Amino acid sequence: MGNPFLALENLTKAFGGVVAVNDLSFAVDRGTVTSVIGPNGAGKTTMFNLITGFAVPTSGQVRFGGMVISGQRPHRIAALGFARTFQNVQIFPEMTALENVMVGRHLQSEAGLFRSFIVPPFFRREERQIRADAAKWLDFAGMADLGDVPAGSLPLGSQRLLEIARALAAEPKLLLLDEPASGLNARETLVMGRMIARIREMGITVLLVEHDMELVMEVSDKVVVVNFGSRIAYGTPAEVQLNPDVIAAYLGE
Ligand SMILES: Nc1ncnc2c1ncn2[C@@H]1O[C@H](COP(=O)(O)OP(=O)(O)OP(=O)(O)O)[C@@H](O)[C@H]1O
Repeated sequence: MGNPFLALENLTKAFGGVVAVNDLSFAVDRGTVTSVIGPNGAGKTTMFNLITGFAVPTSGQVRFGGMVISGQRPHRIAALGFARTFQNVQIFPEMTALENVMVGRHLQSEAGLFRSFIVPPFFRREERQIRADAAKWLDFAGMADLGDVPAGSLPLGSQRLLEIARALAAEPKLLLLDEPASGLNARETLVMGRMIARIREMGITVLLVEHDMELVMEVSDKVVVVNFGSRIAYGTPAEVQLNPDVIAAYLGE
């Protein structure tokens, strides 16, 4: 069998009396898209924070390739090849689209983010390489002609694609997307779905939290349904849609 790519094992997080994540277990296979759905307040953001080191579990653990990673600092977990986007887009609005992606590239380059501010001559070659790589990811996001545009002036749909391009520039093994279609119109959501499918085709594993059911059912290999922090269903999109507990708790009236 071997170790699963990513595994949540009896993961629990309580804030005082509120159990945001309750004994949650599931595994994510390499190269797949796994989506987590559930009503508002179901504990999805807390789960992301537990996986990425922004929160420490009350009990249980997260394993990556068999190694327990929960409780480690966010930068240590990021260094394992985890990249994430946020519910509220976090880009640098004054910087151009290309520069935003270059930041993601710098995060895993030799020069590093701090040294990128000084840029001595011997780093300039690397700088050119970083710019070329960033342009490639911008192109992947379908934004090749928007490189010089200040990121803050782009429509929300493009800002979200840009944030994903920046995450991809760090060449992650696991990409965590927190509600990437939130606030997008139907056309932008379609573009987002295609982008996620192409990321999967590249072999990058995706963990997606998303409310847009159509998008989830289209792009996911597996769907985990949570309610009040607990897993109530797990399976293929078709299996989950037919699950009576899911219909009652989430999809029903
Ligand atoms: N830092 C915190 N302190 C206290 N309670 C918290 C904290 N973070 C989350 N909670 C509570 O934990 C529960 C789960 O919250 P969480 O944000 O993880 O849910 P969610 O599924 O991401 O919801 P949404 O889709 O609305 O973002 C909620 O009841 C929330 O109020």
